[in-house]
Formats: sequence, C-alpha cells, structure tokens
Amino acid sequence: MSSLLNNLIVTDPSGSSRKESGGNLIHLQQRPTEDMATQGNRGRLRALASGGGSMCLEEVVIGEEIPYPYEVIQESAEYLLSGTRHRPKIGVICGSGLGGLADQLDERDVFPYESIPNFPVSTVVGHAGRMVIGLLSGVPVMCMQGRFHAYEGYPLWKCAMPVRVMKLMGVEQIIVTNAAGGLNPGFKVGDIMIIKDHINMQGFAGDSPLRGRNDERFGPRFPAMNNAYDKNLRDMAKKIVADMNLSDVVQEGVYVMLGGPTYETVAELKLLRVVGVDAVGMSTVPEVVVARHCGMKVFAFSLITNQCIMQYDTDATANHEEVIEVADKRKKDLQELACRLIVKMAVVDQDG
Ligand SMILES: O=P(O)(O)O[C@@H]1C[C@H](O)[C@@H](CO)O1
Ligand SMILES: Nc1nc2[nH]cnc2c(=O)[nH]1
Repeated sequence: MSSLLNNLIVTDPSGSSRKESGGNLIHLQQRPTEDMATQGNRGRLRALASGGGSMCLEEVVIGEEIPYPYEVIQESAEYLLSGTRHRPKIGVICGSGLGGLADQLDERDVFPYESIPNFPVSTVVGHAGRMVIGLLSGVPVMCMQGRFHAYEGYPLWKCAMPVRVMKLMGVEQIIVTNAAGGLNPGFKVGDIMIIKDHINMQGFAGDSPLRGRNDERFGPRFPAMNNAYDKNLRDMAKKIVADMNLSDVVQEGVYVMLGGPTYETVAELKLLRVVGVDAVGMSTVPEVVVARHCGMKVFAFSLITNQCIMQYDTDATANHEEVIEVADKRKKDLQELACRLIVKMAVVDQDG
C-alpha cells in the first residue's frame, strides 16, 4: 500500500499539488493532465489517509472525473462561435420529446454533439443530441436538442457543462424544459408547470455540479439559490399563456430532480409530496444551479407527461414511451409559448 501512496500526489483545497507520505486527513489524487481534462479522468485514484501519523487507505475511487477547467469550456465555446455567424444571448435546453423547437430556427447551424470538442453525447430516446443555433422570429437563439442526465453515467458537472459553454458564448438568459411526472393531485397529463422553485436532492446528499474547486471567472463559491427562477420571466410567461388561452392547463410549482433511471416507488412519491414537490423528474436542477452560478436569468417549465402513481392496487406503470407520446401531443403549444417568450425576453434584454 505504501508504494501506491508514494506514487500519488496530494491536492490541497487551494488546488496546489505536492507529494505526501504522511499526515492527517489528506486528499490524494493523480495530477490532472491536459489529456485528462479533455477526455475525462476515467482512471483516477483517490485515497483518503487519516490518523495521527500512521497512514491508512480508506477509499479508492475509480472513474470519478475532474470538472473541466475554464480553458476547456472556452475551447468548446470558440468552436461553436467559429461555426456560426449568430451571436445568441438566449439559450434553450429541450427536455424529453421537446426538441422540436430547434427545428423551427431559421438560418440554422447544426452541430452534432460528437463534433463539439469536449462535449458529452446524448444516449436517450427523444434527445437528438445536437446544438442548433439560428433565428427564432428574428431572435438569435441556441438550442440544445437533447441534454445529459446523471443516470446516463455523467457526473452532475458534465450534465451542466453546456450551460457554461453557452455563458462563454454570450448567453445571458436560459429556458430549461423537461418532461416530469405530476405529483400534485390537481395536475393533469398534458399540463405545463412553470417552475417556481426546486428541491436539489443531490445537493442534500453532498453532490453538486459546483462541487470541486471554484473558478471565480464562472461565479462565486457560494451562490444564492432563492429566486433561482426569475419572477419577471414567470410573470411574462403567465401573460403569454393567458393570451394563448392556455391558462387552464398551466400550473406553477416545485420540481424535484431524482437520479433515475427508475421511476418512483409509491412510498417515495408519498414522501416527496409531504415536502412540497409538485412534479418529479430526472434533470434540470444541475443546469439551473450552474446557470445561476454564472449569473444567467432562468425560466423553466415541466411538461406533465404522466400522473405519478400513488396507489398500490394498480397495474399502471410510468414509462418513457408515454412520456414521449404526451410531449409530442403538446409540442405545438410548447413551441409557441417558448417562441413568444423568447421574443419578449429579447425586447427586455434590449431595453436593459
Ligand atoms: O430530459 P428530461 O428531464 O425531459 O427527461 C425526463 C426524465 C428522463 O430522462 C425521462 C424519463 O421518461 O424523461
Ligand atoms: N423521475 C421521474 N421522471 C419523469 N420524467 C417523466 N415522468 C417522470 C416521472 O414520473 N418521474
């Protein structure tokens, strides 16, 4: 064991690395190389050694990745900027089955995720896996046609890294969408829930897309998360849905992200309802946390694609086919809502 430890580098909380052969609680890891930064640090070993002078290996973690540094995000942003003449200030992340908005863009430039340096790839049905940049009613927009989820095997920082790419490209406001199960008994399948707040379950458990050394160029070490969902944008959206005669299918509520890929047990749903959750999903929160960290304004909504099953005596089950089917039926309304909102967001942005 000591020969293993002798080959490890200690990284202290300030990020400086040194070789270590003893001491109290220390964090040991391989020195990150440029290769690791761009390809992911798949084989990283981490060990915790503790005790009064005598060292013991308590934990070895294989497969954990070090979040991308600023320069790596910059490389992705520069690649996209060099491939388009558009300079979007508004970004959209399309949830399951909701990617059709991106197909509405005029004069669009399309970048499959595989072609973008340092980008993850989409693996889920209903997520095309392309960045589409173009004009929506004349407003430059960049749309993620497909997102990344923790259950695909991505760490939270990687699920949310495209938000930082957007930021470095000049995006200031973001619309985040998802498909979710309706837990509030007043919600119906097909309802649209404007998200007014979230519960960050992964945060409760000590994980965060912001975990690790903070780079102030992105944002502060301790960002506030009250008012994460911009009140003006929510009010704007409510006026739009009233104009569209959709008020009776629009709700406002609290979203929770669980890790998935399992849908919830009855007991889990009962617990979530007690703590005030209205809709349950598997995304959005990491992206919103990273967007707020870097100072973006956020608007988000869930399409309620299924009613959460709270009874034991039923054969009904939640399933992804239903999620995609319901999203497909509502896509026209959702696209119009997003389109009208984007036009208003652009006007407000111009007026300061
Ligand atoms: O990407 P979103 O959050 O819209 O997708 C939801 C959560 C799972 O990925 C999937 C489950 O059906 O839909
Ligand atoms: N966790 C979760 N995610 C969903 N996405 C769409 N429907 C659901 C659901 O019922 N639960």
